[in-house]
Amino acid sequence: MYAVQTKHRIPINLKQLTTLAATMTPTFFFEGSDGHTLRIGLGAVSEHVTLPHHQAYAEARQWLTAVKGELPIGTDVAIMGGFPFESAGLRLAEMAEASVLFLPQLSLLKVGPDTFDVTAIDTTAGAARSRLDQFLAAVQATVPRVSTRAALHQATELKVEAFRRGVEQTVHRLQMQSDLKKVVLSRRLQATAEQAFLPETEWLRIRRQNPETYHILLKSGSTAFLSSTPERLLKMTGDRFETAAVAGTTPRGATTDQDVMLGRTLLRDAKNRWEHDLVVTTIDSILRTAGVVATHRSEPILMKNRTVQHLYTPFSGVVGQSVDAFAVAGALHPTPALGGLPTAAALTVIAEVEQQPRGLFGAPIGYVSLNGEAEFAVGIRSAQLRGVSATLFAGAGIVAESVAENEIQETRLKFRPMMETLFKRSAEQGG
Ligand SMILES: C=C(O[C@H]1C=CC=C(C(=O)O)[C@@H]1O)C(=O)O
Repeated sequence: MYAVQTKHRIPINLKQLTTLAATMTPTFFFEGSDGHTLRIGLGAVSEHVTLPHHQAYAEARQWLTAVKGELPIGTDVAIMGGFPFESAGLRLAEMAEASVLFLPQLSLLKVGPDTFDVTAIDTTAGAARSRLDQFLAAVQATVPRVSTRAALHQATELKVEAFRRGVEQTVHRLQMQSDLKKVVLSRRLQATAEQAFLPETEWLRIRRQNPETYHILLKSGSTAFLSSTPERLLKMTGDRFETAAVAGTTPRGATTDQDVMLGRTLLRDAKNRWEHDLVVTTIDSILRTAGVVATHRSEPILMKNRTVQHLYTPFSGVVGQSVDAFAVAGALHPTPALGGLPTAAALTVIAEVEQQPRGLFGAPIGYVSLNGEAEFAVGIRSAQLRGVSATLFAGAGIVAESVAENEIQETRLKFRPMMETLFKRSAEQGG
């Protein structure tokens, strides 16, 4: 059995906290786009590797049940982390990085502006109390790191021509195979900094730079996955359920008028509407099968991010007590915003074209609390950080009408916010 100690409504400075967290692993930072939800986990009491197979979600549920059995009844903490994008057809040795869920030694739940309920878990009540007290004293004593963006050493968009060929071949298949409707293909950008990244500091920066998105960091060992995703996979609070279709993209305009014009054109564009509607109808049918009663608007609206705007259809509804967040996440992932349609056929094309597992890119990342609250986002607009190296990911939905050059431009725009977070602008690099 574990023992648990909580202190309520503790003011904590996030700069001090992130500086201290840089010395700990694993760490997890998850902030919702509403600005209210912020959960942080530091250190692991128990860790579960999420494997790339179909039982991954059922295994995670079993692990959570076992964890719950080791905690005093009524403990309100969450397990946190991610699942790999792939759920089949991958040997463990092929995984880029192991994906993990963990029960944190220290859990922080935001309850007000810079104010948290802080919970420590350890083997005895005395150990949990001293873990909590020592941590709070250490945060107070921490001198916040002065954060400067790294200078860019070099950046290369990887295999651009292979991506172009992949899109062209996929368009051909989509035109010839009437059962294949959509495939989401992705590519990578490899960048190196003049100094090693501090993932927690980068997390602070994505918050400042992209307030309208999620802000997520999952650091495990020497690698960290950072995501400023606009895409929710699911949120369950009490009996309330939310998800969203985010698919169909155009750039932001240079002026307000141009921005509005581009948005209006996107809303009317047949190719993007088709791309989007496939996601909406698929989510709708998965939710029905999973026993979630959810409704959505009949027409998409616009979601505006830093460099792109998307077609966006939020879903909301209710879930019964018996509906399990892992089961719904596993059923929804990958939606045709990240996989394609039909899912299995699209995943086969993705594996053939991309030739490399996606790992946490496009994967479910989030938390499930012991009292049943849960939230998973989709790990896009993201980068894997290791030392001085950053691998950025960007994908785009391919349908029969897609043009390869446009998809290259769209993915380039999707890299940009993360590049601007991680690196000084060239003008700033001067000296
Ligand atoms: C796969 C990505 O975006 C997805 C989410 C929104 C719009 C998309 C699109 O328009 O293609 C993609 O489906 C990504 O940003 O890497």
